[in-house]
Amino acid sequence: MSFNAERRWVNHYAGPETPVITISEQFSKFEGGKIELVKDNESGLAVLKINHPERRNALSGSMMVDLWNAVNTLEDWKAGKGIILHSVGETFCSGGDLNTVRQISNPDDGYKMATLMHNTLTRLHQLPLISVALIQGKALGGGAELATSCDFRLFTEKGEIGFVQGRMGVVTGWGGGTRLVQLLGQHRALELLLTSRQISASEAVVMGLANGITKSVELPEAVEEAKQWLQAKLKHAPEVVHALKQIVATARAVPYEESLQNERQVFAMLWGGDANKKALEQNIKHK
Ligand SMILES: CC[C@H](C(=O)O)C(=O)SCCNC(=O)CCNC(=O)[C@H](O)C(C)(C)COP(=O)(O)OP(=O)(O)OC[C@H]1O[C@@H](n2cnc3c(N)ncnc32)[C@H](O)[C@@H]1OP(=O)(O)O
Repeated sequence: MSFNAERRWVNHYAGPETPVITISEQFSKFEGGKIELVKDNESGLAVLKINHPERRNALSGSMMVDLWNAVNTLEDWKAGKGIILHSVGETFCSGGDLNTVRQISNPDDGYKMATLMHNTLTRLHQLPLISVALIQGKALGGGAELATSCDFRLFTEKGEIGFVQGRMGVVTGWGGGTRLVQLLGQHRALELLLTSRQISASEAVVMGLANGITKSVELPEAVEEAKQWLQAKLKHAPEVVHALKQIVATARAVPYEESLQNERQVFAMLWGGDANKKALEQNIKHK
């Protein structure tokens, strides 16, 4: 008898699949707030700003589409090396905009939102750019899931994160459950999901959900700190940064042998390349 736990007792949606482009057209009508993308070709850093303070930076439908469009743009940004995701005010992101949520409160539309956000956040997570989420306040529900779609998370002392979906009578809807298990392992992930408890910046560091705490509590200074923290990790040639992220993103998504095959193919294309030849000519001593 095949062990079929994942399908026992839990209902699974079996309705239609809708193209993401169609979903984006439908969700654009749920207006409110915006997500702004600014790219700096000189520094190679992009800033993604969540701007909906009157709703504690909750993501409306149109903001989900803003984010989808921003990722589409970033996928073509060859000069890019890093991304800083931050918001405005004292809350990082309070999740899905409940005004949008209440208008799509049915399985078909819920599956469409999940499809749009899974597509968007998976591609954000897999970009060949190094991404950092700056959590200056509460990251709740979808906001917590958004934070897991970046490579790193920096908190200010006031940063908190809470997977409150269970208290809302649902599970993670933006792919955060899968990424949380990859980040923390099944036990810590399950504990945070089951309790919906909000953890502080210091506990997030201990758990491995935060990669550091900024000295600054004020947002503008904390953003600058996050940029410097990220820039310090982007010293290699752009093609090397892109390749290193690609092999790590692949390794967390595919089986071992497939990941090794990818790594061999990426390695071979850099071996004897411009950056490699330049390093060999410099006779570098790694003291
Ligand atoms: C997959 C997505 C996932 C799901 O669908 O399950 C979700 O993310 S659902 C949303 C989960 N998030 C929440 O339930 C957060 C609810 N909000 C709060 O807990 C608080 O507002 C908080 C802690 C974020 C901020 O508290 P604070 O005291 O600073 O502010 P207020 O509560 O007075 O709120 C100010 C203003 O913002 C509106 N607001 C806050 N959160 C949302 C939201 N998620 N969607 C829409 N609007 C939100 C709140 O209603 C107030 O507006 P007002 O017109 O004054 O009532």
